Amino acid sequence: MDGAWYAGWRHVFKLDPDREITDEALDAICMSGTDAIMVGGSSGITFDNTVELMSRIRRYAVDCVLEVTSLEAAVPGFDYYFVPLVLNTDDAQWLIGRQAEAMKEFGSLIPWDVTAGEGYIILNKDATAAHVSGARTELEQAEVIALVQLADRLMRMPTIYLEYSGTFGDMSLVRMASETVSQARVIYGGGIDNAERAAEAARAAHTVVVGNILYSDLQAALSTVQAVHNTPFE
Ligand SMILES: CC(C)=CCC/C(C)=C/CC/C(C)=C/CC/C(C)=C/CC/C(C)=C/CC/C(C)=C/CC/C(C)=C/COP(=O)(O)OP(=O)(O)O
Ligand SMILES: O=P(O)(O)OC[C@@H](O)CO
Ligand SMILES: [Mg+2]
Repeated sequence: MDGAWYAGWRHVFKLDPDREITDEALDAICMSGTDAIMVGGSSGITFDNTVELMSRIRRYAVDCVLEVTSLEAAVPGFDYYFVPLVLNTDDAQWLIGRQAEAMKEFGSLIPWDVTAGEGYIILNKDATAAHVSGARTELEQAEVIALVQLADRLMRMPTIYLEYSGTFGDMSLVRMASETVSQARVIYGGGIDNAERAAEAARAAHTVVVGNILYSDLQAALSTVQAVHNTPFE
């Protein structure tokens, strides 16, 4: 979506409130030139650990978005909010049920001008998010593209997140998804642990998310920022 707050984001770092990060590492991440920091995780997310991480990131000018995955951890004070809806689960609570409960609770408080949905398609069977949401990860390419079309054309989802958390995904499929959409932004995340993979993902997706490697090889993680920014989306 042209002009939307997330429309210019090419590179995003994802930080997990449930994991430790030193001040030095956080400084390097926030000053890296990334387009935004996303705060989120699949488990162990609480109001307290989310507020704590937010206030540490808040010392920097970088854009900061909360990916809201639980009612308890919907923390005010972020620049932006993403709300995930899992498209490839048969368990409707992860598609719409929990979000509806949260709407009942927060409806009047939700800052809609800075809130957007994410149509999640989880494709790594070992990802925590796949276990949590009961995602059907063993999909044919055609089934994934059908979901992408449904989300983009019928549901008019602003973003579609191809989630391979923990493993590097099928870039031909990601590219196909990006070519298929008419208005949604395709976000790719999973297994990016060096500049080469980051560049490959940047050629295939509109937005590239880098997460786990921040906690095991910070220098490799930082190298992905330039790699993405120097690579045009094809
Ligand atoms: C003023 C105020 C209160 C502000 C907040 C306003 C606001 C925007 C409220 C939100 C309202 C709302 C509708 C909330 C919905 C809440 C909710 C329960 C949503 C469901 C989320 C969901 C579908 C979760 C399933 C799991 C999932 C898709 C997680 C996504 C994140 C993810 C994959 C993180 C990576 O996890 P990680 O732990 O790193 O995983 P690995 O182990 O694989 O690495
Ligand atoms: O942690 P990694 O594997 O980099 O994946 C990033 C992000 O898509 C996780 O939600
Ligand atoms: Mg993770």
